[in-house]
Amino acid sequence: MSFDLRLRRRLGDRTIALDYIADARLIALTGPSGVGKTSILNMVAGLLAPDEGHIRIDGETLFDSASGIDRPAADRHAGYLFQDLRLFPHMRVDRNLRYGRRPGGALSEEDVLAFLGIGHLLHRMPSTLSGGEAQRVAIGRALLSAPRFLLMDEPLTGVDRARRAEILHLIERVRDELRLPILYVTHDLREAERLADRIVEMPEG
Ligand SMILES: Nc1ncnc2c1ncn2[C@@H]1O[C@H](COP(=O)(O)OP(=O)(O)OP(=O)(O)O)[C@@H](O)[C@H]1O
Repeated sequence: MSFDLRLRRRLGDRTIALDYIADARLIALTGPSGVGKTSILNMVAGLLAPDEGHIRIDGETLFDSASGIDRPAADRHAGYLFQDLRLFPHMRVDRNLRYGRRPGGALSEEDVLAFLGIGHLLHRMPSTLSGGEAQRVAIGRALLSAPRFLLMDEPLTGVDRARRAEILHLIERVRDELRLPILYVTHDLREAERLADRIVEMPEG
């Protein structure tokens, strides 16, 4: 699994930049608040246009300013776990999971429910879920979108200490058993050291 990311984008009075090539299952992006970690994920997902650079994951070019390639977000097949989860509050868990579902993924809905242990939550509304349960549902929604790679933005935010180990273990299983390349944002170095093959400290721009 390979990542080749060379990105530059001016945002307000900052320049957000990353230049990194690695063979890795999971790359952790770390750095202080405001350095541009989420913006990098948004660029890889196709939600924010870089000013210049390229994005290649597993040899596939998603963006390349030099050759005019800019695949639309829907065509990049990212499974994006947003920092604020973005579960739809008016939909039960089962409808949240089905939102954005695509055929062709490695996992069936039954597989995902069993893998994440969320089968008993299907009829609950998001407001009734604990932080850890909501996180597992959001991971499930990302997995059901038949992703080619995963973007995870601070997935342990809002998860209490007791459930952190559980979610960390699940992310390790996603990394090892599903073998999807993962770009993972965290400001917690211990979390990065536990999960990542490579850790990238984002420079202040
Ligand atoms: N649309 C925008 N216009 C101007 N500046 C922006 C815009 N979006 C983000 N920024 C700025 O760009 C910088 C990077 O933001 P980003 O959310 O990517 O940082 P981050 O490293 O993920 O931060 P955190 O760890 O706090 O989530 C911040 O200084 C932010 O204020």
